Amino acid sequence: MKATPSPQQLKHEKQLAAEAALRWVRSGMLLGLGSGSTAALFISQLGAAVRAGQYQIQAVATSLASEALAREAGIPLVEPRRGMRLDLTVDGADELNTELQLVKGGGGALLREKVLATAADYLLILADSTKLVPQLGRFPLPLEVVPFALPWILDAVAELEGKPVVRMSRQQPTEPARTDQGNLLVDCHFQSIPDATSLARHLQQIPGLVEHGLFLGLARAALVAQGEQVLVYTPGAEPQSLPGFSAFP
Ligand SMILES: O=C[C@H](O)[C@H](O)[C@H](O)COP(=O)(O)O
Repeated sequence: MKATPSPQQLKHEKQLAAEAALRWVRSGMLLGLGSGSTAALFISQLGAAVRAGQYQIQAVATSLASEALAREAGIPLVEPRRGMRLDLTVDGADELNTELQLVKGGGGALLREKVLATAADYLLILADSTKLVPQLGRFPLPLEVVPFALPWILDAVAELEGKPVVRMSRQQPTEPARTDQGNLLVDCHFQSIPDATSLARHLQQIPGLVEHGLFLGLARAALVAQGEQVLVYTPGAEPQSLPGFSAFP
């Protein structure tokens, strides 16, 4: 059995993936900035490169937390506007498979993440070696839900056989967690998701469910760090080592 990487090894892998992602960035790009610990490492490296004059870029962030990090890192931010297309969105994931189907939202930012993944011409995912799984579902699938609809959503998810758990706030454990939009989060324990497309279709039909954390057909590439190596996964293809990869945006 493969040994579980230590927290230091995981941080190192995230750092390697974040560093590698800079190869996708070009001056003049409008970028989407993801959320979570891996995306945060990318934001800080991108900020350093921007401050060093390496790139002139603008960005939109997928969460208030990432917006604050980007501002601190010196990355110029713009507001969403009509007709806006992003050249590249760089984000993390809670789970991914080799088809580049993703589970996202462990940090609660899935709604804005999906907006910026969809508004981007190229979604690049950064992951440490623990995120790549043969089948999605080990990580509970997050949902963002309108508070009024919560009881019915819990019933509907239970019918789909995904044990629903309302996420609680880390700061105030007796209160439910709130998203940047003021909505609630429900984590659905499916154990395994053999057909993500069908599950997504069912979830989309539940009223009051604002967004689910399945990201299907959105990622163009994923950088998965394993030890000292970074592999580039593209949907349905064999992984390539980074030095040989040439299909940048
Ligand atoms: O809502 C959070 C996002 O989907 C993150 O991208 C995801 O949880 C991965 O986060 P991390 O890089 O901290 O593992």
